[in-house]
Amino acid sequence: MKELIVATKNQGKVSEFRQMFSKYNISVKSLLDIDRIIDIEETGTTFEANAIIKAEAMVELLGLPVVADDSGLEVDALDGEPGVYSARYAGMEKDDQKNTAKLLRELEGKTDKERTARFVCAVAVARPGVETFVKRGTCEGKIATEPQGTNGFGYDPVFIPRGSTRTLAEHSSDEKNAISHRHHAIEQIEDWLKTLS
Ligand SMILES: O=c1[nH]c(=O)c2ncn([C@@H]3O[C@H](COP(=O)(O)OP(=O)(O)OP(=O)(O)O)[C@@H](O)[C@H]3O)c2[nH]1
Ligand SMILES: [Mg+2]
Repeated sequence: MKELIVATKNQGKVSEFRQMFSKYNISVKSLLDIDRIIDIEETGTTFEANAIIKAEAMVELLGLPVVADDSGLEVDALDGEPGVYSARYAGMEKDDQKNTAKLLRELEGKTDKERTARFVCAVAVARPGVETFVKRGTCEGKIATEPQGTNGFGYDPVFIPRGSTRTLAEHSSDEKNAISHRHHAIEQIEDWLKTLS
């Protein structure tokens, strides 16, 4: 089994990467397992830019190949917000419940048709001395009127993927990992993942 570093401190992302990389025979080490933890400032204005910043910062520190994920929710009625600020939507403490509550408040009174949204995930692959590449995956859906379900993380309890009547938090992890923005991004780095195992 080959080990790969995923530059994230988000336990929800770590679990999903673990599950999705296992089919390539790759085990995941995250920033939660590394002592030399640094705070990487996400100064980019796009998911791609932030994914590259996180991946390259860790390559610099460790001298090993690194994958990073920058993701978030784009809500059409809010002109694409919270977007790259999804984790910090209700404040710097990055509180999933507060973020979700703020989102529902902002959409109060909006009809079903006005609640369309998508999850976006940019996955960057960075290596010492080689040019970084980045791929994007999306998952279309709409925002529910109240939170439902306990699986997943972040905005999952209020996101209903297109074609479903349940929120992502009411999907099993296998179901989510078959349709998610993260799955669609990882799918696009599959050729590179296969070269590792
Ligand atoms: O319901 C959700 N299901 C998902 O599948 C998902 N993916 C991302 N998100 C939200 O978008 C922020 C990303 O921000 P983000 O990419 O900066 O990550 P983060 O700050 O949590 O960790 P790190 O990877 O930067 O260490 C996260 O905090 C979440 O609020 C999701 N919400
Ligand atoms: Mg972050």
